[in-house]
Amino acid sequence: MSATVVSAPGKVLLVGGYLILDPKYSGIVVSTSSRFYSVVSPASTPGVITVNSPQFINAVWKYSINPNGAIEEDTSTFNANSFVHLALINTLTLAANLKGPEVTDALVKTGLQIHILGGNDFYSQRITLEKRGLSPTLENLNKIPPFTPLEIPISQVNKTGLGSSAALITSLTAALLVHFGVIARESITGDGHEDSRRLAHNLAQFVHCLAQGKVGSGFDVSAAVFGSQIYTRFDSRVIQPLLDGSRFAKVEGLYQILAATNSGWTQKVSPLRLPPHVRLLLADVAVGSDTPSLVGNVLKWRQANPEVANDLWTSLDEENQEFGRTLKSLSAEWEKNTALYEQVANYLSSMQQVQWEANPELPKEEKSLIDRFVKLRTISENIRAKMREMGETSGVPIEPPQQTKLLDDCLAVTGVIAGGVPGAGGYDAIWLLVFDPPRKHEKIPTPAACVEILWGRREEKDVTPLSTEESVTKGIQVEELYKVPGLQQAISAARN
Ligand SMILES: Nc1ncnc2c1ncn2[C@@H]1O[C@H](COP(=O)(O)OP(=O)(O)OP(=O)(O)O)[C@@H](O)[C@H]1O
Ligand SMILES: C[C@@](O)(CCOP(=O)(O)O)CC(=O)O
Repeated sequence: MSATVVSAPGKVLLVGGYLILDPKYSGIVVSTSSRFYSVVSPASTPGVITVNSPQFINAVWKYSINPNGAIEEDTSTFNANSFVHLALINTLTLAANLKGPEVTDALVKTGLQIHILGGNDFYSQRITLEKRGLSPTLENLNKIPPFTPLEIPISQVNKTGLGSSAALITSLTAALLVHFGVIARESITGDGHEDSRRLAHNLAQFVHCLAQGKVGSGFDVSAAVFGSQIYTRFDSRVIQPLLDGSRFAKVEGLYQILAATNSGWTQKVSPLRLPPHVRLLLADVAVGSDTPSLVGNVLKWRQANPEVANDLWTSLDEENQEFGRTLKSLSAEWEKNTALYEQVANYLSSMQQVQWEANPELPKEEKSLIDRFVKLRTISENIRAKMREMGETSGVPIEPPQQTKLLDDCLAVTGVIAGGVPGAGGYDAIWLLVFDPPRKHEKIPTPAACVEILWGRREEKDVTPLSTEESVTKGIQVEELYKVPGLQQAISAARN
């Protein structure tokens, strides 16, 4: 049997932070071109599963499989990885539930070798660039080989907020489901296999909650499975019975709860793509934030001030929904009249937003398309203002003044459409939507290049771009090992 490779993308929550914790509201999440890859191969180590994350030091974990199917971590290896261990226990239990004893028999007979690799953007590459004497630019990031070793243990890595654990668990659980034939390879991507994807989602969602020790909204796992979307959360009561017992024990009744047909899974996923010629640009800002404490404090504030909070959330939600409708309407305009759309995208990409409406002579169709881009900008600014208001009234730095200044500077750059702080906000990242002009002139820098110039000139030297863009493929994918640039090499290097 050859290797099974399944990848899952990272995420950026553009709008809907905090609100999506409540199923009354929704959020817009974009999945990223940066992916996690899990490579599962049969081994010649009877009864042993070896998991290797070659980007990190001391990142080899060994598990033994008893003939009764129990999976125990070999504690003589380095630091335990509960995310990996819980993914193995629950996926293999589910596989044995559905496929019978052949799953455990195969593991006892031959064992399993698993490699886990995350795209460079999941981890801050600031130090890697410094070591190579390179400045933090998109061009230089592309010079770093894929899956570059970070030369530190995982516990010391600086993450960039793309949702490494959700992408890791989604790719690992789905790779094992495919490897053991619980879901067919073609059902990962093809249409008409919604039940397989839903099972993969429900399993990953549960394992991620178990591993993180908390139940968040789950937008990260949903984006990892289904791709960019408008997300409304699941009701956490569906997995509560699975969370009540001991974390590492084998769970009874796993399939009944995780089955695609279980109507207790109430999440809603409405697929969405960024409009054509609009590029997502992300920056990692040097100061980190502690998301759980931001969330805890905002929720405390909401509980203590229900009226103020609900009024603010209702009006914020209206803006968030309008943001989604405007994105969809722009894609529809491209479908309707691609030539006109591209002409407008070119025109606007060469000027600052304040000039977009300056020409009164433009034909009506052009004007109306420009108005939609202006609307996208206006709504995103309204959202920022309301997120700041929430931050000020709750005393939580959702868009702290340093981020406000950085975003305002970016939004004044030629061809920048919208921006904000992703997810829970804080000090550690910003997102921008910029025109990616259809016709590029060598001598005129693109909006992304202009933004980079601004970041490079900052005295604080605190901003590193991420090379990630929106994922062009939706959610989880079965991959061919040799077709993913650098994957085979990263695995071979780990073996040497
Ligand atoms: N390459 C990897 N190999 C194995 N385990 C990993 C890898 N990357 C991350 N992990 C697991 O994920 C854990 C980090 O999860 P955590 O929930 O703290 O991060 P996160 O919220 O997903 O971070 P971010 O959104 O910034 O990427 C690590 O402690 C480790 O167990
Ligand atoms: C605040 C919250 O809504 C978003 C957190 O997003 P992020 O991890 O900061 O990207 C929490 C959640 O949805 O689980």
